Amino acid sequence: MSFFERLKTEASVEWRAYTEHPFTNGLADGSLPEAAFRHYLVQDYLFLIEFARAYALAVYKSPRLADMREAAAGLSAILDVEMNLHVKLCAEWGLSPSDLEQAPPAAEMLAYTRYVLDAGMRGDLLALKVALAPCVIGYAEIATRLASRPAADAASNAYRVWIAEYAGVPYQEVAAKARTHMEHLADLYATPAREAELIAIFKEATRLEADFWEMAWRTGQAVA
Ligand SMILES: Cc1ncc(CO)c(N)n1
Ligand SMILES: Cc1ncsc1CCO
Repeated sequence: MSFFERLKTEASVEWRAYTEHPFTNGLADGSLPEAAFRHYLVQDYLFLIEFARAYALAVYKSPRLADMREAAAGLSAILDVEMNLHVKLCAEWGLSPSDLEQAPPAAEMLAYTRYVLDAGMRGDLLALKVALAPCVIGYAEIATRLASRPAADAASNAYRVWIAEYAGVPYQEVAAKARTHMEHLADLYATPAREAELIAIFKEATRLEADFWEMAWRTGQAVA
């Protein structure tokens, strides 16, 4: 079993709660209230700013030049590609990039990003990559599942652009590379003595991802 498969197996309860959260199914069939999606997307913009910081920390924590290049590519994928989706979708609601940047940060966004940054500051590059894994690899898995649903790309589904972005080849390739790189780091640095620590980091980051969906999902329930 690969390192990532072991992490997922150990965190299977948290992984399911995250990857099969009702919010994701609401994206797949278009039934998610718009207020929930909007709250999610604004907070996700703030999330990505902090995640870019975490990738910058990964540059600093890189033992080798190859690790540094991988982290720099992740940083660029966030700043130069992924955030454009948020800017484009939020523009349809009349929100500018500076409106987004000034949005009040939600506790769940802060909890998750502070946790990842702290895991990276305390730990080595592998610990940081394990904390980042639920995000990048998880979204690739979620979007692939959603894209296989019949309503996912229906013209009537307002969320088809979001699904297509994360299920699309460029994002899937970024996620596949992140996974391969983490496996390589695990071969080098994941001793049996460290396994429990790494599993705990993965579980906590996965739990905080589910909390992020839950935060936005609650917004949708409140107005529905
Ligand atoms: C909360 C969250 N997790 C993962 C991703 C994937 O990039 C994202 N954009 N936002
Ligand atoms: C594009 C992207 N989104 C979240 S993390 C990341 C870079 C993964 O290497």
